[in-house]
Amino acid sequence: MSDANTYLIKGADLLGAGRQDVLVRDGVVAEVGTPDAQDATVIEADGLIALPGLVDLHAHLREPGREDAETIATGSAAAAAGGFTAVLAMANTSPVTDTAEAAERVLDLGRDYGLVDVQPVGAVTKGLAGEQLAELGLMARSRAAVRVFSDDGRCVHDARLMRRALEYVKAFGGVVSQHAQEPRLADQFACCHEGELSGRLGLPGWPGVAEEVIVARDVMLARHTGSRVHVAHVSTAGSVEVIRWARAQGIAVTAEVTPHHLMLDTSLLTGYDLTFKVNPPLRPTEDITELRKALADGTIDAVATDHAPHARHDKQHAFAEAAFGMLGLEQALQVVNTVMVQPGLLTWAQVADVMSVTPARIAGLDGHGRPIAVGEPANLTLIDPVATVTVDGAASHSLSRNNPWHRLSLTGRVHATLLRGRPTLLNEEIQE
Ligand SMILES: NC(=O)N[C@@H](CC(=O)O)C(=O)O
Ligand SMILES: [Zn+2]
Ligand SMILES: [Zn+2]
Repeated sequence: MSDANTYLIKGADLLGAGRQDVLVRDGVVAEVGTPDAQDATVIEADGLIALPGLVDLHAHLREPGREDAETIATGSAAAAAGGFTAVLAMANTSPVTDTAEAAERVLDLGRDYGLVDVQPVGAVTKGLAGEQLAELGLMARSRAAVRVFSDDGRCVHDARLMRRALEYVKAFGGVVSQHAQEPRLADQFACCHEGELSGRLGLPGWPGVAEEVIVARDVMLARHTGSRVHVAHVSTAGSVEVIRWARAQGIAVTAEVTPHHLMLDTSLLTGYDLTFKVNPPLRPTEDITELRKALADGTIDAVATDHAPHARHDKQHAFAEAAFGMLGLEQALQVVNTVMVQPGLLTWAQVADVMSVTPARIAGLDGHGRPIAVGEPANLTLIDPVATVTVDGAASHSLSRNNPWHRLSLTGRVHATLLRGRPTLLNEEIQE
């Protein structure tokens, strides 16, 4: 008889510790080595790498308000399929997550589905309107214990408001995640990296400097307030330069890069395919090269998906009017493997850092991003690092189909995900 709460993961590569068997019982890692467990359900992990469960600092799950694009249930399934055990759900829902009650509702919906820990991000300003601070303290003290605040989708462009938000969150160890886009330099219609291509395609340009001036301002505000700022979806070499300088000064800045900004370049807009319309826009290859280097040398701390599902009818517009954003949860680890690990830019231990350990630390998430060691919560991901996969966007768990990797060939396959000892994905199947 096998006990439903006991799993024996056989022969996984535990990175530093080499190939080991891992016994998981009652939600925690009970033994590592050669445990003997007759009652366990065996998970064969020969040739697979075990990583701590992935943590996504930046996803749009669309519930409440846009359940036609994604729900917390479908987004959770996409997350588990991608190897994630925790996801931060952005606040730009309808209504906006700008109160304690709204944050608790998101948390509870995540718990109801139970496939991934859904941790709400709180809005910085009421209704994302950029005018008055939201209930930051109440959200922090709520059951949801919100620590990450963001108006993502919009930039907190008022410097005085940004300063006050940083001062406020400092009191409880919070962080402001900034969507860096100076609206006077890149307005709501800006949608293509400003350059020769935007001119040729006749699309409104989104120059890198619109991101960089906000990053520069915000690191100075972080220095002035002694508070923490996090830069969402860094997309340019210039932003990397600023962050590198700021870190060298000891300023408390962290940064994330998305899988798409690590792999896809601005030339994909040539066919006006709306799947590739995203904020900030896809950049030239020179920027991509610098982003990869910055992730490898630690200047960029984390990979975050910015999973941004959109219903078909929101993408079917003239280019300048269509919605910004693309999917990311299901392919993130494969993309990082393909563009960072396989070319030798990152080791798997570093992948564990940038996709689990560090994001959990930035978000203040207990129980995630922990080593696979006895007594730790059994949050882990098993990946086949060498399998070659042709992505089929139609097979996605997401409700939306704006998958930029559709038909592309990527290396690696997520085999299983365990959340507190329970498989949420096994043999590539979601375990409801
Ligand atoms: N990234 C995007 O292009 N879109 C995001 C908002 C955002 O991350 O800025 C969305 O909510 O759709
Ligand atoms: Zn954003
Ligand atoms: Zn976003």
